[in-house]
Amino acid sequence: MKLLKVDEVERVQEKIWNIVNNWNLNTEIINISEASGRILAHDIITKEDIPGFTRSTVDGYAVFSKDTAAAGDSIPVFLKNIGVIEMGQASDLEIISGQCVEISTGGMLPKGANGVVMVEYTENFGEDGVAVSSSISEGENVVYPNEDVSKGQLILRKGSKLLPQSIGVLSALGITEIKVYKPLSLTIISTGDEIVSPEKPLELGKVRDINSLALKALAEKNGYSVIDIFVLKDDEDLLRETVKKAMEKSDLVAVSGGSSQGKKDITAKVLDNISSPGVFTHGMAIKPGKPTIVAYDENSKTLLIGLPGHPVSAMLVFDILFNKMIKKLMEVEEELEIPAKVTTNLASSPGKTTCWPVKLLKDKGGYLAKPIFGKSGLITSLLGADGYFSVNRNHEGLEKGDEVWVKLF
Ligand SMILES: Nc1nc2c(c(=O)[nH]1)N[C@H]1C(S)=C(S)[C@@H](COP(=O)(O)OP(=O)(O)OC[C@H]3O[C@@H](n4cnc5c(N)ncnc54)[C@H](O)[C@@H]3O)O[C@H]1N2
Ligand code: MOO
Repeated sequence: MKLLKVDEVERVQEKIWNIVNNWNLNTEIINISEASGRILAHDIITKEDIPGFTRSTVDGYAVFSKDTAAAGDSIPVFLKNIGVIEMGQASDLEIISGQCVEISTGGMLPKGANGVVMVEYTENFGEDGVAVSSSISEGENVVYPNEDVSKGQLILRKGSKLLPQSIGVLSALGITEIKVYKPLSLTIISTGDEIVSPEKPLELGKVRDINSLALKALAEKNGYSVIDIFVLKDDEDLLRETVKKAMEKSDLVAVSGGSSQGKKDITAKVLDNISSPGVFTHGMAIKPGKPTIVAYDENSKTLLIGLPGHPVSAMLVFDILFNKMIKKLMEVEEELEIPAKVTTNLASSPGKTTCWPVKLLKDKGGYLAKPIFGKSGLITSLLGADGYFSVNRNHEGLEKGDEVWVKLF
């Protein structure tokens, strides 16, 4: 019997990188109102200072701060109010020592003023008098021009994922059109005589297709666009024709199931037949996920992937190989991983990277990582998991309380 000759995970990642690192990613110009979650394809350098003028951060009176030095609850300082700053307008008002101007939050400070006393610490007195009962220091309750953003500053780096706050900053800068990467196109094909689409009736012996939509959701979160999904019987000709067609319009074609050694496990053969140079990995030193297949077709520039049928394995393998790859390609920073202490001793599989799906539990000031011991074929293993951590193939195993870094799904 033929045994799979396994590649180490890093070796598979390297082989994939050697292929894709000279792919030219397509970009498009879009409006920031549609940019949430997209990846920037250029640096954003500011062309102006923000806020651009000295601005009050409170409602109150703009003053010359030294005038308030002696102010207190029992003995206030008296200032003369010489006017009001209208919101959104540059004012000609200028104060000298002994004077103040009424101002709202966000208003532009008048000349001569260098701080704002909050209205709570003032009282109107006579026709234009203001009694100030608290002292302020220079610059108190104001934001200076360019204190927020200065002209020429690198504000967002190429490869940044556009978060709600990035969209806010771009709005503040008046940058409404930006260049982002177009997603890579992915076709997902789930195979198996027992697999039926989730919307179809389920007969005994069959299972509903989990992988197509779970992989779609995972891939689309990471920069792919899933352009087609197929659910196929274990039929070599059908698989060959479907993959061939998909290769014409996809950057990646992922086939789930049929990747192992059973009689009906035809994925490796099909992928190898229709691509050139063909399959370069069949078997990866990882648990779960060993029956992973990767092939390349130079003509259509398509990566062909055979994922293990078990849903947890399919998701882990896709994440470790292809989400990592696209992030590197788009120069996206690695996502934060959460440090957590394992709740139990864990044995590793010598020579294999071992991945543990875990549930994160809050603990005093940190997190506990509770491994999900369900077999990789159980769907509840998916539901219970917040993410996973991996243990290097040379590691002997973990003891309860050891720290691990959990990558969230
Ligand atoms: N003799 C050996 N048998 C197996 C080995 C091995 O090395 N030697 N590896 C095991 C491991 S590990 C895995 S993982 C599976 C992978 O096998 P395949 O990729 O060929 O997947 P299938 O046999 O088609 O399916 C496995 C399992 O997952 C279910 N499945 C498949 N696709 C879906 C889907 N889209 N949605 C939901 N569930 C799916 C399928 O019904 C099977 O139960 O092989 C082991 N065997
Ligand atoms: O590799 Mo299988 O994917 O261990 O469950």
